[in-house]
Amino acid sequence: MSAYYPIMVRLFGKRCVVVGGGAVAERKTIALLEGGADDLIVVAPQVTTRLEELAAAGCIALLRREYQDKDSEGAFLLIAATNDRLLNSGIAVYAEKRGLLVNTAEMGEAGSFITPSVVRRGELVIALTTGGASPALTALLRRRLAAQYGQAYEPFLERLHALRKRVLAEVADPELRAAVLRLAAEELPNEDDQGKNDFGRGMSSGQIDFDIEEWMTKLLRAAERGR
Ligand SMILES: C[C@@]1(CC(=O)O)c2cc3[nH]c(cc4nc(cc5[nH]c(cc(n2)[C@H]1CCC(=O)O)[C@@](C)(CC(=O)O)[C@@H]5CCC(=O)O)C(CC(=O)O)=C4CCC(=O)O)c(CCC(=O)O)c3CC(=O)O
Ligand SMILES: NC(=O)C1=CN([C@@H]2O[C@H](COP(=O)(O)OP(=O)(O)OC[C@H]3O[C@@H](n4cnc5c(N)ncnc54)[C@H](O)[C@@H]3O)[C@@H](O)[C@H]2O)C=CC1
Repeated sequence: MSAYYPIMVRLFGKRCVVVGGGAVAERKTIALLEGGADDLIVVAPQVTTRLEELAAAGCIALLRREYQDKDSEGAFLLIAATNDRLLNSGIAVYAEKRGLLVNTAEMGEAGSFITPSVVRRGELVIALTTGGASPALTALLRRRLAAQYGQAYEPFLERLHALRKRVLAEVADPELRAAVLRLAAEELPNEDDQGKNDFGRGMSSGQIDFDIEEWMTKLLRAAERGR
């Protein structure tokens, strides 16, 4: 069994290469785009319709041919997702030698990272893995988490972020600051709020500032009482 260390990687401005164009390569390409990849090359003789559409829309560069080692020159991250086992493991060896981050869609241990299942709600990102023990369970838990942490978390996070900026700028006492931010986080959206509670929708920026100001005042009072 391997141990894994989870990190959140910034991909903006970094070359990423996906080798393969089937269902698995498509899923990983979309996950890379959702993760901010803006310099993404997909190399495969055959690709899915969705990958063709992404190329037509300018989201990815498509090389419709067999992979060559030169395709990964200058890459930061590489994903080997072909149905050719030997090629996938060859790419992993090549990439590891050059210090590139590499994932193989089979034999996860052959690469330097594996891909988790992800639930995104704006700035909230929940990523999970079973380390290759049961990808089916990973996908099942992702569906459960998506239902549990609904759309309302996106505006909730925006509101928390706006509040935190103000609190960091205006509350000097570190203990009080932490207490206020902990209380704010406890105001979790409830199930009935799913889809509602849209932060700032229809509000002017002045109104949003006022809303955050009022919230901060209320939280400061509650935090002071709790001391
Ligand atoms: C090791 C890893 C390497 C990697 O790809 O990084 C890997 C490897 C393999 N997966 C296989 C099969 C399946 N994979 C899925 C689904 C996902 N697999 C993903 C990741 C990973 N898969 C990494 C481990 C992550 C972990 O364990 O948590 C997810 C999370 C993300 C993603 O794909 O990016 C995505 C869910 C996305 C979502 O829906 O949220 C399903 C379920 C389904 O399709 O519904 C099945 C069928 C059921 C089953 O087998 O359990 C096979 C056998 C292939 C064969 O039979 O030939 C191998 C090869 C092997 O095990 O050697
Ligand atoms: N990690 C995961 O979640 C899963 C992994 N797998 C593994 O991933 C592999 C790929 O699965 P699918 O996408 O369903 O396969 P697929 O058969 O639909 O697609 C294979 C792709 O590889 C491309 N390819 C083949 N030789 C190539 C070469 N020399 N250079 C560039 N591209 C080449 C083909 O053109 C095709 O686009 C499977 O063999 C399986 O072992 C399968 C299911 C889930």
